[in-house]
Amino acid sequence: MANQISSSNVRVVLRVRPFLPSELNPLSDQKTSQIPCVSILDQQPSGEVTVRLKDQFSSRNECYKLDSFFGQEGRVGNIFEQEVSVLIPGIFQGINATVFAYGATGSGKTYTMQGTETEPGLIPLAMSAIFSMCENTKYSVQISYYEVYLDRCYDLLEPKAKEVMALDDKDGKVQLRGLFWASVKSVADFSQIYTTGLQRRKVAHTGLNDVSGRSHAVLSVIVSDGSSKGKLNLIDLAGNEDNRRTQNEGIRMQESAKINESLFALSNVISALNNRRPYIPYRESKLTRILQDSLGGASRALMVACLNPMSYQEAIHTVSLAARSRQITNHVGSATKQETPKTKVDMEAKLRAWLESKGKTKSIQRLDGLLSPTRQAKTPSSVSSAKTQGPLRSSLKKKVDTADREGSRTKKKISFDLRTDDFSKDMGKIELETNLSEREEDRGLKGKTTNGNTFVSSNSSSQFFLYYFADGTTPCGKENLQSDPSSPPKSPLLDNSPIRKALSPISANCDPDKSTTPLVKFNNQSSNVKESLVRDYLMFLNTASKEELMQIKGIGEKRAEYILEERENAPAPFKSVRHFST
Ligand SMILES: Nc1ncnc2c1ncn2[C@@H]1O[C@H](COP(=O)(O)OP(=O)(O)OP(=O)(O)O)[C@@H](O)[C@H]1O
Repeated sequence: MANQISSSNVRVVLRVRPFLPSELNPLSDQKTSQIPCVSILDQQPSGEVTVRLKDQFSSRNECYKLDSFFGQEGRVGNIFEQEVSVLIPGIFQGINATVFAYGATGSGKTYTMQGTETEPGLIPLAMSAIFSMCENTKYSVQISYYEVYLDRCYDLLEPKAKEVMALDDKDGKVQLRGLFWASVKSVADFSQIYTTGLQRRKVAHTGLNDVSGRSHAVLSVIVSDGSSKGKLNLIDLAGNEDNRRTQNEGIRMQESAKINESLFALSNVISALNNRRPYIPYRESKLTRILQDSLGGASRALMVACLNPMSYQEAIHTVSLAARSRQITNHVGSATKQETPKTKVDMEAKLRAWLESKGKTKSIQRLDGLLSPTRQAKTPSSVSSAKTQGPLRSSLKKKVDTADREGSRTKKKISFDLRTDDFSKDMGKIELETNLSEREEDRGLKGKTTNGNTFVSSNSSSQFFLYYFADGTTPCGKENLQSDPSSPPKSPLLDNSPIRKALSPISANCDPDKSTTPLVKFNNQSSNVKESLVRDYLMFLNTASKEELMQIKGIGEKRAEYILEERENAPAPFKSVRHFST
Protein backbone atom coordinates (compact mmCIF):
# COMPACT_ATOMS: atom_id res chain seq x y z
CA MET A 1 0.00 0.00 0.00
CA ALA A 2 1.55 3.29 -1.06
CA ASN A 3 0.57 5.11 2.06
CA GLN A 4 3.55 7.39 2.10
CA ILE A 5 2.61 9.04 -1.11
CA SER A 6 -0.35 11.08 -0.19
CA SER A 7 -1.79 14.04 -1.98
CA SER A 8 -2.88 15.40 1.38
CA ASN A 9 -0.83 16.52 4.39
CA VAL A 10 -3.10 14.69 6.75
CA ARG A 11 -4.14 11.17 5.85
CA VAL A 12 -7.65 10.18 6.74
CA VAL A 13 -8.36 6.47 7.09
CA LEU A 14 -11.46 4.62 8.16
CA ARG A 15 -11.72 1.88 10.72
CA VAL A 16 -14.86 -0.16 11.35
CA ARG A 17 -15.04 -2.04 14.61
CA PRO A 18 -16.54 -5.54 14.76
CA PHE A 19 -20.07 -6.09 16.03
CA LEU A 20 -20.14 -6.46 19.79
CA PRO A 21 -21.79 -9.57 21.27
CA SER A 22 -24.63 -7.34 22.49
CA GLU A 23 -25.22 -6.16 18.93
CA LEU A 24 -25.73 -9.65 17.56
CA ASN A 25 -29.27 -10.95 17.64
CA PRO A 26 -29.19 -14.21 19.63
CA LEU A 27 -32.33 -15.47 17.85
CA SER A 28 -30.79 -15.68 14.44
CA ASP A 29 -27.51 -16.53 12.97
CA GLN A 30 -26.50 -12.88 13.01
CA LYS A 31 -22.82 -13.64 12.77
CA THR A 32 -23.40 -14.23 9.12
CA SER A 33 -26.45 -12.09 8.44
CA GLN A 34 -25.55 -8.89 10.27
CA ILE A 35 -24.34 -6.37 7.70
CA PRO A 36 -22.21 -3.36 8.63
CA CYS A 37 -23.46 0.01 7.44
CA VAL A 38 -20.21 0.63 5.58
CA SER A 39 -18.47 -1.24 2.80
CA ILE A 40 -15.79 -0.64 0.18
CA LEU A 41 -17.01 0.29 -3.26
CA ASP A 42 -13.71 0.87 -4.96
CA GLN A 43 -10.04 0.79 -4.11
CA GLN A 44 -7.27 2.45 -6.09
CA PRO A 45 -3.72 1.06 -6.30
CA SER A 46 -2.65 4.04 -4.17
CA GLY A 47 -4.85 2.67 -1.39
CA GLU A 48 -7.45 5.41 -1.80
CA VAL A 49 -10.88 3.96 -1.23
CA THR A 50 -14.43 4.86 -2.03
CA VAL A 51 -16.68 3.64 0.74
CA ARG A 52 -20.42 3.32 0.70
CA LEU A 53 -22.50 3.96 3.78
CA LYS A 54 -25.85 2.27 3.60
CA ASP A 55 -28.82 2.46 5.89
CA GLN A 56 -30.34 -0.97 6.39
CA PHE A 57 -33.75 0.52 7.21
CA SER A 58 -34.11 2.66 4.12
CA SER A 59 -32.58 2.85 0.70
CA ARG A 60 -30.35 5.75 1.66
CA ASN A 61 -26.71 5.40 0.85
CA GLU A 62 -23.82 7.75 0.33
CA CYS A 63 -20.27 7.44 -0.92
CA TYR A 64 -17.08 9.05 0.27
CA LYS A 65 -13.42 8.90 -0.64
CA LEU A 66 -10.77 8.34 1.99
CA ASP A 67 -7.10 7.41 2.08
CA SER A 68 -7.50 3.86 3.33
CA PHE A 69 -9.98 1.44 4.90
CA PHE A 70 -9.66 -1.10 7.71
CA GLY A 71 -12.67 -3.37 7.92
CA GLN A 72 -14.13 -5.37 10.77
CA GLU A 73 -11.71 -8.22 10.39
CA GLY A 74 -8.70 -5.85 10.38
CA ARG A 75 -6.49 -5.66 13.44
CA VAL A 76 -5.10 -2.55 15.08
CA GLY A 77 -1.69 -4.00 14.21
CA ASN A 78 -2.52 -3.57 10.52
CA ILE A 79 -3.25 0.12 11.02
CA PHE A 80 0.00 0.46 12.91
CA GLU A 81 2.05 -1.27 10.24
CA GLN A 82 0.53 0.55 7.32
CA GLU A 83 -0.08 3.99 8.71
CA VAL A 84 1.71 4.71 11.98
CA SER A 85 5.03 2.88 11.85
CA VAL A 86 6.07 5.05 8.87
CA LEU A 87 5.78 8.16 11.04
CA ILE A 88 8.18 6.98 13.74
CA PRO A 89 11.57 7.28 12.02
CA GLY A 90 10.65 10.91 11.27
CA ILE A 91 10.30 11.66 14.99
CA PHE A 92 13.96 10.71 15.39
CA GLN A 93 14.82 13.27 12.73
CA GLY A 94 12.87 16.04 14.40
CA ILE A 95 9.72 15.69 12.27
CA ASN A 96 6.66 15.91 14.48
CA ALA A 97 3.62 13.74 13.92
CA THR A 98 0.09 13.39 15.23
CA VAL A 99 -2.29 10.46 15.20
CA PHE A 100 -5.96 11.00 16.12
CA ALA A 101 -8.72 8.52 16.72
CA TYR A 102 -11.91 10.27 15.77
CA GLY A 103 -15.49 9.03 15.86
CA ALA A 104 -18.74 8.81 17.76
CA THR A 105 -19.04 7.54 21.30
CA GLY A 106 -18.58 3.78 21.33
CA SER A 107 -17.07 3.61 17.85
CA GLY A 108 -13.79 2.08 19.03
CA LYS A 109 -11.45 5.08 19.45
CA THR A 110 -10.09 4.02 22.82
CA TYR A 111 -9.78 0.43 21.67
CA THR A 112 -7.81 1.61 18.64
CA MET A 113 -5.48 3.84 20.66
CA GLN A 114 -5.06 1.78 23.84
CA GLY A 115 -6.10 -1.70 22.76
CA THR A 116 -6.31 -4.60 25.17
CA GLU A 117 -3.89 -7.05 26.66
CA THR A 118 -4.40 -9.41 23.77
CA GLU A 119 -4.57 -6.76 21.08
CA PRO A 120 -2.35 -3.77 21.84
CA GLY A 121 -3.48 -0.44 20.45
CA LEU A 122 -1.59 2.21 18.52
CA ILE A 123 -0.18 3.80 21.68
CA PRO A 124 1.61 0.72 23.09
CA LEU A 125 2.67 -0.32 19.58
CA ALA A 126 4.15 3.11 18.88
CA MET A 127 5.91 3.22 22.25
CA SER A 128 7.35 -0.21 21.72
CA ALA A 129 8.65 0.82 18.27
CA ILE A 130 10.13 4.01 19.71
CA PHE A 131 11.96 2.16 22.48
CA SER A 132 13.30 -0.38 19.99
CA MET A 133 14.71 2.45 17.90
CA CYS A 134 16.23 4.08 20.97
CA GLU A 135 18.20 0.98 21.90
CA ASN A 136 21.94 1.54 21.88
CA THR A 137 21.54 5.18 20.89
CA LYS A 138 21.74 8.35 22.92
CA TYR A 139 18.08 9.15 22.32
CA SER A 140 15.93 9.69 25.39
CA VAL A 141 12.13 9.65 25.69
CA GLN A 142 9.83 11.91 27.68
CA ILE A 143 6.08 11.77 27.85
CA SER A 144 3.30 14.05 28.96
CA TYR A 145 -0.33 13.09 29.17
CA TYR A 146 -3.04 15.69 29.35
CA GLU A 147 -6.64 16.22 28.40
CA VAL A 148 -8.57 19.05 26.85
CA TYR A 149 -11.94 19.28 28.54
CA LEU A 150 -14.42 22.09 27.88
CA ASP A 151 -11.64 23.86 26.00
CA ARG A 152 -9.34 23.78 29.03
CA CYS A 153 -6.19 21.78 29.44
CA TYR A 154 -5.48 19.53 32.47
CA ASP A 155 -2.39 17.49 33.32
CA LEU A 156 -3.12 13.81 33.85
CA LEU A 157 0.33 12.79 35.06
CA GLU A 158 0.77 15.43 37.73
CA PRO A 159 -2.71 16.66 38.51
CA LYS A 160 -2.80 20.20 39.76
CA ALA A 161 -5.60 22.30 41.07
CA LYS A 162 -5.21 24.72 38.19
CA GLU A 163 -5.47 24.08 34.52
CA VAL A 164 -2.38 24.00 32.34
CA MET A 165 -2.13 27.30 30.50
CA ALA A 166 -1.48 27.43 26.77
CA LEU A 167 0.66 30.52 26.22
CA ASP A 168 2.42 31.95 23.21
CA ASP A 169 6.19 32.25 23.65
CA LYS A 170 8.29 35.01 22.14
CA ASP A 171 8.53 33.10 18.86
CA GLY A 172 4.77 32.79 18.68
CA LYS A 173 4.85 29.08 19.53
CA VAL A 174 2.29 27.73 21.94
CA GLN A 175 3.76 26.37 25.19
CA LEU A 176 1.84 24.48 27.85
CA ARG A 177 3.01 26.19 31.01
CA GLY A 178 3.42 23.84 33.96
CA LEU A 179 2.83 20.63 32.02
CA PHE A 180 4.71 17.72 33.60
CA TRP A 181 7.07 15.69 31.42
CA ALA A 182 8.09 12.26 32.69
CA SER A 183 11.29 10.58 31.53
CA VAL A 184 10.60 7.00 30.52
CA LYS A 185 13.23 4.38 29.81
CA SER A 186 11.30 1.29 28.81
CA VAL A 187 7.89 0.02 27.77
CA ALA A 188 7.28 -1.20 31.33
CA ASP A 189 8.18 2.22 32.68
CA PHE A 190 5.80 3.81 30.21
CA SER A 191 2.93 1.40 30.99
CA GLN A 192 3.08 2.17 34.67
CA ILE A 193 2.99 5.94 34.26
CA TYR A 194 0.43 5.89 31.48
CA THR A 195 -1.95 3.58 33.40
CA THR A 196 -2.02 6.03 36.29
CA GLY A 197 -2.89 8.81 33.88
CA LEU A 198 -5.67 6.74 32.34
CA GLN A 199 -7.25 6.18 35.73
CA ARG A 200 -7.14 9.89 36.43
CA ARG A 201 -8.84 10.65 33.14
CA LYS A 202 -11.72 8.33 33.94
CA VAL A 203 -12.59 9.94 37.24
CA ALA A 204 -11.43 13.46 36.46
CA HIS A 205 -14.66 15.34 35.86
CA THR A 206 -17.45 13.20 37.13
CA GLY A 207 -15.81 11.58 40.13
CA LEU A 208 -17.30 8.43 38.66
CA ASN A 209 -15.49 5.80 36.73
CA ASP A 210 -16.93 7.13 33.50
CA VAL A 211 -15.54 5.06 30.68
CA SER A 212 -16.89 7.30 27.97
CA GLY A 213 -14.29 9.90 27.09
CA ARG A 214 -15.70 13.41 27.37
CA SER A 215 -12.32 15.00 26.85
CA HIS A 216 -9.61 14.81 24.22
CA ALA A 217 -6.74 12.84 25.74
CA VAL A 218 -3.31 13.68 24.34
CA LEU A 219 -0.26 11.54 24.93
CA SER A 220 2.78 13.51 23.81
CA VAL A 221 6.07 11.72 23.33
CA ILE A 222 9.29 13.63 22.80
CA VAL A 223 12.32 11.83 21.43
CA SER A 224 15.57 13.74 21.71
CA ASP A 225 19.29 13.18 21.34
CA GLY A 226 20.29 16.59 22.53
CA SER A 227 20.51 18.14 19.09
CA SER A 228 17.27 17.00 17.44
CA LYS A 229 13.90 16.78 19.10
CA GLY A 230 10.79 15.25 17.56
CA LYS A 231 7.31 14.94 18.98
CA LEU A 232 4.60 12.37 18.46
CA ASN A 233 1.07 13.12 19.66
CA LEU A 234 -1.25 10.16 20.08
CA ILE A 235 -4.77 11.40 20.65
CA ASP A 236 -7.96 9.71 21.74
CA LEU A 237 -10.46 12.39 20.77
CA ALA A 238 -13.70 12.79 22.67
CA GLY A 239 -16.64 11.11 20.96
CA ASN A 240 -18.70 13.35 18.73
CA GLU A 241 -22.39 13.33 19.43
CA ASP A 242 -25.38 14.27 17.40
CA ASN A 243 -27.38 16.31 19.85
CA ARG A 244 -30.50 15.88 17.75
CA ARG A 245 -30.55 12.23 18.70
CA THR A 246 -29.39 12.32 22.30
CA GLN A 247 -31.14 13.36 25.48
CA ASN A 248 -28.20 15.50 26.52
CA GLU A 249 -28.85 18.37 28.84
CA GLY A 250 -27.00 20.44 31.42
CA ILE A 251 -23.27 19.82 31.64
CA ARG A 252 -23.51 16.91 29.22
CA MET A 253 -25.01 19.21 26.60
CA GLN A 254 -22.31 21.77 27.27
CA GLU A 255 -19.60 19.11 27.00
CA SER A 256 -21.10 17.82 23.83
CA ALA A 257 -21.30 21.27 22.24
CA LYS A 258 -17.65 21.97 23.12
CA ILE A 259 -16.56 18.59 21.82
CA ASN A 260 -18.35 19.10 18.51
CA GLU A 261 -17.01 22.63 18.25
CA SER A 262 -13.42 21.54 18.76
CA LEU A 263 -13.78 18.60 16.38
CA PHE A 264 -15.13 20.93 13.76
CA ALA A 265 -12.21 23.29 14.37
CA LEU A 266 -9.84 20.35 13.95
CA SER A 267 -11.52 19.41 10.73
CA ASN A 268 -11.18 23.02 9.52
CA VAL A 269 -7.46 22.96 10.23
CA ILE A 270 -6.94 19.64 8.47
CA SER A 271 -9.02 20.74 5.54
CA ALA A 272 -7.08 24.01 5.27
CA LEU A 273 -3.80 22.09 5.40
CA ASN A 274 -4.89 19.58 2.80
CA ASN A 275 -6.07 22.38 0.56
CA ARG A 276 -2.81 24.25 1.06
CA ARG A 277 -4.65 27.33 2.15
CA PRO A 278 -2.53 30.33 3.12
CA TYR A 279 -4.40 30.73 6.40
CA ILE A 280 -4.74 27.77 8.79
CA PRO A 281 -7.32 28.46 11.52
CA TYR A 282 -5.34 26.97 14.43
CA ARG A 283 -6.73 29.49 16.86
CA GLU A 284 -10.31 28.33 16.52
CA SER A 285 -9.97 25.96 19.46
CA LYS A 286 -7.65 25.09 22.32
CA LEU A 287 -6.92 21.68 20.83
CA THR A 288 -5.80 22.98 17.44
CA ARG A 289 -3.82 25.76 19.07
CA ILE A 290 -1.93 23.29 21.23
CA LEU A 291 -1.28 20.97 18.31
CA GLN A 292 -0.05 23.71 16.01
CA ASP A 293 3.58 22.55 16.13
CA SER A 294 2.59 19.01 15.13
CA LEU A 295 0.03 19.80 12.44
CA GLY A 296 1.13 21.40 9.22
CA GLY A 297 4.54 22.47 8.01
CA ALA A 298 6.81 19.44 7.79
CA SER A 299 4.74 17.54 10.36
CA ARG A 300 2.76 14.51 9.40
CA ALA A 301 -0.63 13.49 10.66
CA LEU A 302 -3.11 10.69 10.51
CA MET A 303 -6.78 10.74 11.35
CA VAL A 304 -8.29 7.33 12.07
CA ALA A 305 -12.04 7.77 11.73
CA CYS A 306 -13.68 5.02 13.77
CA LEU A 307 -17.10 3.65 12.95
CA ASN A 308 -19.70 1.67 14.80
CA PRO A 309 -20.96 -0.76 12.12
CA MET A 310 -24.50 -0.58 13.52
CA SER A 311 -25.15 3.11 13.22
CA TYR A 312 -25.66 4.62 9.81
CA GLN A 313 -26.45 8.06 11.21
CA GLU A 314 -23.30 8.20 13.29
CA ALA A 315 -21.30 6.85 10.40
CA ILE A 316 -22.56 9.59 8.09
CA HIS A 317 -21.71 12.16 10.71
CA THR A 318 -18.19 10.82 11.23
CA VAL A 319 -17.32 10.05 7.64
CA SER A 320 -18.64 13.29 6.22
CA LEU A 321 -16.48 15.28 8.61
CA ALA A 322 -13.49 13.01 7.97
CA ALA A 323 -13.93 13.22 4.21
CA ARG A 324 -14.41 16.94 4.45
CA SER A 325 -11.10 17.18 6.30
CA ARG A 326 -9.41 15.16 3.64
CA GLN A 327 -11.00 16.83 0.69
CA ILE A 328 -8.70 18.57 -1.68
CA THR A 329 -10.40 21.09 -3.86
CA ASN A 330 -9.20 22.18 -7.25
CA HIS A 331 -6.65 24.92 -7.40
CA VAL A 332 -5.97 25.90 -10.95
CA GLY A 333 -2.33 25.19 -11.65
CA SER A 334 -1.87 23.02 -8.59
CA ALA A 335 -0.14 19.70 -8.94
CA THR A 336 -3.07 17.85 -7.46
CA LYS A 337 -5.59 19.18 -9.95
CA GLN A 338 -5.97 16.09 -12.08
CA GLU A 339 -6.24 13.86 -9.07
CA THR A 340 -8.79 15.89 -7.24
CA PRO A 341 -11.68 13.77 -6.10
CA LYS A 342 -14.98 15.53 -6.00
CA THR A 343 -16.10 13.86 -2.83
CA LYS A 344 -19.56 14.37 -1.48
CA VAL A 345 -18.48 17.13 0.77
CA ASP A 346 -19.94 20.47 0.13
CA MET A 347 -21.39 23.60 1.48
CA GLU A 348 -24.17 21.67 3.12
CA ALA A 349 -21.75 19.47 5.07
CA LYS A 350 -19.81 22.53 6.14
CA LEU A 351 -22.92 24.39 7.22
CA ARG A 352 -24.27 21.35 8.98
CA ALA A 353 -21.06 20.76 10.95
CA TRP A 354 -20.78 24.43 11.79
CA LEU A 355 -24.37 24.65 12.98
CA GLU A 356 -23.92 21.49 14.97
CA SER A 357 -20.83 22.84 16.64
CA LYS A 358 -22.93 25.81 17.69
CA GLY A 359 -25.75 23.55 18.91
CA LYS A 360 -28.22 24.99 16.38
CA THR A 361 -30.49 22.02 16.04
CA LYS A 362 -33.42 23.97 14.64
CA SER A 363 -31.23 25.51 12.00
CA ILE A 364 -29.99 22.06 11.07
CA GLN A 365 -33.54 20.88 10.61
CA ARG A 366 -34.21 23.89 8.43
CA LEU A 367 -31.07 23.11 6.49
CA ASP A 368 -32.33 19.57 5.95
CA GLY A 369 -35.35 21.01 4.23
CA LEU A 370 -33.49 23.76 2.48
CA LEU A 371 -30.63 22.11 0.68
CA SER A 372 -31.06 18.45 1.06
CA PRO A 373 -34.46 17.15 0.09
CA THR A 374 -33.06 13.70 -0.64
CA ARG A 375 -31.92 13.34 2.95
CA GLN A 376 -35.45 13.04 4.14
CA ALA A 377 -36.54 9.57 5.00
CA LYS A 378 -39.55 9.66 2.72
CA THR A 379 -37.42 9.91 -0.38
CA PRO A 380 -38.06 6.72 -2.31
CA SER A 381 -34.52 6.12 -3.32
CA SER A 382 -31.45 8.16 -3.00
CA VAL A 383 -28.29 6.93 -4.56
CA SER A 384 -24.85 8.39 -4.64
CA SER A 385 -22.59 7.28 -7.36
CA ALA A 386 -18.86 7.51 -7.37
CA LYS A 387 -17.15 6.92 -10.63
CA THR A 388 -13.91 7.28 -12.39
CA GLN A 389 -14.24 8.84 -15.79
CA GLY A 390 -11.07 9.49 -17.70
CA PRO A 391 -8.98 11.83 -15.66
CA LEU A 392 -11.90 12.89 -13.50
CA ARG A 393 -13.42 11.41 -10.46
CA SER A 394 -16.59 12.63 -9.00
CA SER A 395 -19.11 11.55 -6.48
CA LEU A 396 -22.47 13.00 -7.16
CA LYS A 397 -25.78 12.56 -5.58
CA LYS A 398 -28.67 11.62 -7.69
CA LYS A 399 -32.22 10.71 -6.97
CA VAL A 400 -33.39 7.77 -9.01
CA ASP A 401 -36.89 6.54 -9.41
CA THR A 402 -35.99 2.88 -9.34
CA ALA A 403 -39.45 1.74 -10.38
CA ASP A 404 -39.26 2.55 -14.07
CA ARG A 405 -36.04 4.24 -14.95
CA GLU A 406 -33.90 1.29 -15.70
CA GLY A 407 -35.21 0.25 -19.07
CA SER A 408 -36.67 3.51 -20.25
CA ARG A 409 -35.09 5.44 -23.04
CA THR A 410 -35.54 9.10 -23.61
CA LYS A 411 -34.46 10.70 -26.83
CA LYS A 412 -32.79 14.00 -26.19
CA LYS A 413 -30.98 16.59 -28.17
CA ILE A 414 -28.62 18.59 -26.12
CA SER A 415 -26.77 21.67 -27.04
CA PHE A 416 -24.80 23.43 -24.45
CA ASP A 417 -22.74 26.62 -24.61
CA LEU A 418 -19.93 26.20 -22.19
CA ARG A 419 -17.73 28.58 -20.32
CA THR A 420 -15.42 27.93 -17.40
CA ASP A 421 -17.20 28.51 -14.14
CA ASP A 422 -15.61 31.91 -13.60
CA PHE A 423 -17.05 32.87 -17.01
CA SER A 424 -13.57 33.78 -18.20
CA LYS A 425 -13.22 31.41 -21.11
CA ASP A 426 -15.43 30.16 -23.86
CA MET A 427 -14.98 26.42 -24.02
CA GLY A 428 -17.14 25.77 -27.07
CA LYS A 429 -20.46 24.11 -27.58
CA ILE A 430 -21.59 20.57 -26.91
CA GLU A 431 -24.03 19.23 -29.43
CA LEU A 432 -25.20 15.72 -29.01
CA GLU A 433 -28.17 13.50 -29.38
CA THR A 434 -28.75 10.65 -27.00
CA ASN A 435 -31.31 8.00 -26.44
CA LEU A 436 -29.37 6.25 -23.74
CA SER A 437 -31.25 4.86 -20.80
CA GLU A 438 -30.79 6.47 -17.41
CA ARG A 439 -28.51 3.66 -16.39
CA GLU A 440 -26.34 4.11 -19.48
CA GLU A 441 -26.24 7.86 -19.09
CA ASP A 442 -25.22 7.37 -15.54
CA ARG A 443 -22.01 5.81 -16.75
CA GLY A 444 -21.23 9.15 -18.27
CA LEU A 445 -21.08 10.71 -21.68
CA LYS A 446 -17.80 11.77 -23.13
CA GLY A 447 -17.05 13.86 -26.14
CA LYS A 448 -15.54 16.96 -27.65
CA THR A 449 -16.99 20.41 -27.74
CA THR A 450 -17.14 22.31 -31.02
CA ASN A 451 -13.77 23.89 -30.33
CA GLY A 452 -12.06 20.72 -29.27
CA ASN A 453 -12.30 20.61 -25.47
CA THR A 454 -12.90 17.21 -23.97
CA PHE A 455 -15.92 17.02 -21.74
CA VAL A 456 -17.40 14.36 -19.54
CA SER A 457 -20.93 14.30 -18.26
CA SER A 458 -20.65 12.61 -14.95
CA ASN A 459 -24.23 12.60 -13.89
CA SER A 460 -27.57 13.01 -15.49
CA SER A 461 -31.22 12.98 -14.81
CA SER A 462 -34.03 13.02 -17.33
CA GLN A 463 -33.11 16.54 -18.27
CA PHE A 464 -30.04 17.62 -16.46
CA PHE A 465 -26.40 16.90 -17.01
CA LEU A 466 -23.37 17.98 -15.12
CA TYR A 467 -20.28 18.42 -17.25
CA TYR A 468 -16.68 18.48 -16.31
CA PHE A 469 -13.71 19.28 -18.43
CA ALA A 470 -10.75 16.98 -18.54
CA ASP A 471 -8.77 19.28 -16.29
CA GLY A 472 -11.40 19.04 -13.60
CA THR A 473 -13.03 22.43 -14.02
CA THR A 474 -16.77 22.62 -14.07
CA PRO A 475 -18.15 24.43 -17.03
CA CYS A 476 -21.31 26.37 -16.95
CA GLY A 477 -23.49 27.70 -19.65
CA LYS A 478 -26.92 27.58 -21.12
CA GLU A 479 -28.38 24.19 -21.67
CA ASN A 480 -30.79 23.84 -24.47
CA LEU A 481 -32.41 20.49 -24.24
CA GLN A 482 -35.21 18.88 -26.13
CA SER A 483 -36.69 15.72 -24.74
CA ASP A 484 -38.98 13.28 -26.31
CA PRO A 485 -42.46 14.81 -25.94
CA SER A 486 -43.74 11.54 -24.53
CA SER A 487 -41.68 12.13 -21.45
CA PRO A 488 -42.04 15.82 -20.72
CA PRO A 489 -39.11 17.20 -18.86
CA LYS A 490 -39.52 17.92 -15.22
CA SER A 491 -38.14 21.19 -14.04
CA PRO A 492 -37.13 20.49 -10.49
CA LEU A 493 -36.18 23.96 -9.52
CA LEU A 494 -39.32 25.44 -10.91
CA ASP A 495 -41.65 23.37 -8.82
CA ASN A 496 -42.05 23.79 -5.11
CA SER A 497 -38.85 22.05 -4.13
CA PRO A 498 -37.01 23.44 -1.15
CA ILE A 499 -34.11 24.69 -3.26
CA ARG A 500 -36.46 26.63 -5.45
CA LYS A 501 -37.98 28.28 -2.41
CA ALA A 502 -34.54 29.18 -1.16
CA LEU A 503 -33.70 30.81 -4.45
CA SER A 504 -36.94 32.70 -4.71
CA PRO A 505 -37.61 35.24 -6.03
CA ILE A 506 -36.25 34.78 -9.50
CA SER A 507 -37.35 37.04 -12.27
CA ALA A 508 -36.98 36.37 -15.94
CA ASN A 509 -35.32 38.11 -18.90
CA CYS A 510 -32.41 39.74 -17.19
CA ASP A 511 -28.88 39.78 -18.39
CA PRO A 512 -26.81 38.94 -15.34
CA ASP A 513 -23.81 40.76 -16.66
CA LYS A 514 -25.70 44.03 -16.69
CA SER A 515 -26.75 43.72 -13.08
CA THR A 516 -24.96 45.83 -10.59
CA THR A 517 -24.77 43.93 -7.32
CA PRO A 518 -24.48 40.21 -6.69
CA LEU A 519 -27.97 40.20 -5.20
CA VAL A 520 -29.49 41.95 -8.18
CA LYS A 521 -27.56 39.64 -10.49
CA PHE A 522 -28.81 36.70 -8.59
CA ASN A 523 -32.42 37.82 -8.39
CA ASN A 524 -32.60 38.86 -12.00
CA GLN A 525 -31.13 35.86 -13.63
CA SER A 526 -33.70 33.49 -14.87
CA SER A 527 -33.26 30.20 -16.51
CA ASN A 528 -35.36 27.14 -16.92
CA VAL A 529 -32.47 24.84 -16.23
CA LYS A 530 -31.27 23.81 -12.87
CA GLU A 531 -27.59 24.19 -13.54
CA SER A 532 -27.94 27.82 -14.36
CA LEU A 533 -29.77 28.43 -11.11
CA VAL A 534 -27.28 26.53 -9.07
CA ARG A 535 -24.43 28.37 -10.73
CA ASP A 536 -26.03 31.69 -9.91
CA TYR A 537 -26.63 30.59 -6.37
CA LEU A 538 -22.99 29.63 -5.95
CA MET A 539 -21.83 32.87 -7.52
CA PHE A 540 -24.08 34.71 -5.17
CA LEU A 541 -22.72 32.84 -2.16
CA ASN A 542 -19.21 33.58 -3.32
CA THR A 543 -19.69 37.31 -3.87
CA ALA A 544 -22.65 38.78 -2.02
CA SER A 545 -22.35 41.04 1.00
CA LYS A 546 -23.64 39.95 4.40
CA GLU A 547 -26.77 42.06 4.03
CA GLU A 548 -27.46 40.64 0.60
CA LEU A 549 -26.95 37.09 1.82
CA MET A 550 -29.42 37.69 4.62
CA GLN A 551 -32.09 38.72 2.17
CA ILE A 552 -32.24 35.15 0.92
CA LYS A 553 -34.73 32.91 2.60
CA GLY A 554 -32.91 30.36 4.72
CA ILE A 555 -29.83 32.51 5.32
CA GLY A 556 -29.80 34.21 8.67
CA GLU A 557 -27.09 36.28 10.28
CA LYS A 558 -25.07 33.32 11.57
CA ARG A 559 -25.10 31.52 8.27
CA ALA A 560 -24.18 34.71 6.45
CA GLU A 561 -21.26 35.17 8.84
CA TYR A 562 -20.17 31.63 8.26
CA ILE A 563 -20.25 32.17 4.51
CA LEU A 564 -18.14 35.32 4.82
CA GLU A 565 -15.72 33.46 7.10
CA GLU A 566 -15.27 30.76 4.48
CA ARG A 567 -14.66 33.40 1.82
CA GLU A 568 -11.94 34.91 3.94
CA ASN A 569 -10.14 31.58 4.01
CA ALA A 570 -10.28 31.04 0.27
CA PRO A 571 -11.60 32.90 -2.73
CA ALA A 572 -14.89 31.50 -4.08
CA PRO A 573 -15.02 28.58 -1.61
CA PHE A 574 -18.48 27.41 -2.61
CA LYS A 575 -18.15 25.27 -5.66
CA SER A 576 -21.04 22.91 -5.50
CA VAL A 577 -24.51 22.30 -4.25
CA ARG A 578 -24.76 18.61 -4.51
CA HIS A 579 -28.35 17.81 -3.86
CA PHE A 580 -29.86 18.43 -7.22
CA SER A 581 -33.01 16.49 -6.67
CA THR A 582 -35.32 15.85 -9.55
N1 LIG B 1 -11.61 -3.88 17.16
C1 LIG B 1 -12.39 -4.20 18.19
N2 LIG B 1 -12.55 -5.48 18.55
C2 LIG B 1 -13.35 -5.81 19.56
N3 LIG B 1 -14.05 -4.93 20.31
C3 LIG B 1 -13.92 -3.65 20.01
C4 LIG B 1 -13.09 -3.20 18.93
N4 LIG B 1 -13.18 -1.87 18.87
C5 LIG B 1 -14.01 -1.51 19.85
N5 LIG B 1 -14.45 -2.55 20.54
C6 LIG B 1 -15.36 -2.54 21.67
O1 LIG B 1 -16.38 -1.58 21.40
C7 LIG B 1 -16.76 -0.87 22.57
C8 LIG B 1 -16.59 0.61 22.36
O2 LIG B 1 -15.22 0.86 22.08
P1 LIG B 1 -14.45 2.10 22.72
O3 LIG B 1 -14.67 2.20 24.18
O4 LIG B 1 -13.06 1.99 22.25
O5 LIG B 1 -15.23 3.26 22.02
P2 LIG B 1 -14.90 4.82 22.07
O6 LIG B 1 -15.09 5.29 20.69
O7 LIG B 1 -13.58 5.07 22.69
O8 LIG B 1 -16.06 5.35 22.98
P3 LIG B 1 -16.09 6.68 23.91
O9 LIG B 1 -16.13 7.84 23.00
O10 LIG B 1 -17.34 6.50 24.67
O11 LIG B 1 -14.85 6.66 24.76
C9 LIG B 1 -15.87 -1.41 23.69
O12 LIG B 1 -16.59 -2.41 24.36
C10 LIG B 1 -14.71 -2.02 22.94
O13 LIG B 1 -14.12 -3.09 23.67
